[in-house]
Amino acid sequence: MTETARRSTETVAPRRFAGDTLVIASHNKGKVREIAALLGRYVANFPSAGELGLPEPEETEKTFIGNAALKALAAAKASGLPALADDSGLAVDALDGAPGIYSARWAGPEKDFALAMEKVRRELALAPDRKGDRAHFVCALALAWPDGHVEAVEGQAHGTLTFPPRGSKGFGYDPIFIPDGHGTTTYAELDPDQKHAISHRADAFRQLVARCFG
Ligand SMILES: O=P(O)(O)OP(=O)(O)OP(=O)(O)OC[C@H]1O[C@@H](n2cnc3c(O)ncnc32)[C@H](O)[C@@H]1O
Ligand SMILES: [Mg+2]
Repeated sequence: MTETARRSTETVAPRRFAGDTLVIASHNKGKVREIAALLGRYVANFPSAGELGLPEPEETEKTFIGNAALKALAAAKASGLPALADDSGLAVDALDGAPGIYSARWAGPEKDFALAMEKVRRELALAPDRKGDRAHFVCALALAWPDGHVEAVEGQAHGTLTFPPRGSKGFGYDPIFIPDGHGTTTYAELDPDQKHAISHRADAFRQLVARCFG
């Protein structure tokens, strides 16, 4: 049997996290806040990449998982500690999944999400046919160790878009996203605990915890 064939037929057990310190490999304060809340039950210390002064790597991959792995590996290698990265974004059906992995880049160098949300509204108005206002958030989480091992999962949350933006509790694109099953309430109008019960990030966390924690 060739090496490739052998690898594809073997079931490799996931590596579990052991230890008390896990670096949160993100420079986005909104994400760091949510990850800390979701992780608090499993890990004692979770310094963020920003707090540790780690560089922000360029996101050169073409998938959420690829970019999450790239960020987690960069932080794990730079810190010598296991690191958790999140690559996420908003995928709009009528825009063929845009802004997707470019969600942060649509906000420009000033990270202006009023601008990014207006761009979504404009592009949606220009979209061919009326393909509707369906969208979903994606969150890929990658847990990497300094030796190069990576465990990765991907979560989603589906809903519709609304304009103008409403609410001030979340971050990023939260004010234009209405999650399914919550009437007309946007992500940014939900309390953090309510968002954590249903979000794409919480969905990814449930999978990661089952694989690597507890
Ligand atoms: O790469 P890091 O340092 O983690 O921070 P970032 O802001 O650049 O993060 P991403 O590259 O993953 O880009 C994802 C963008 O999608 C947006 N986004 C992700 N999750 C979101 C959520 O739960 N609510 C609203 N917007 C979200 C958010 O504004 C991010 O800027
Ligand atoms: Mg980023």
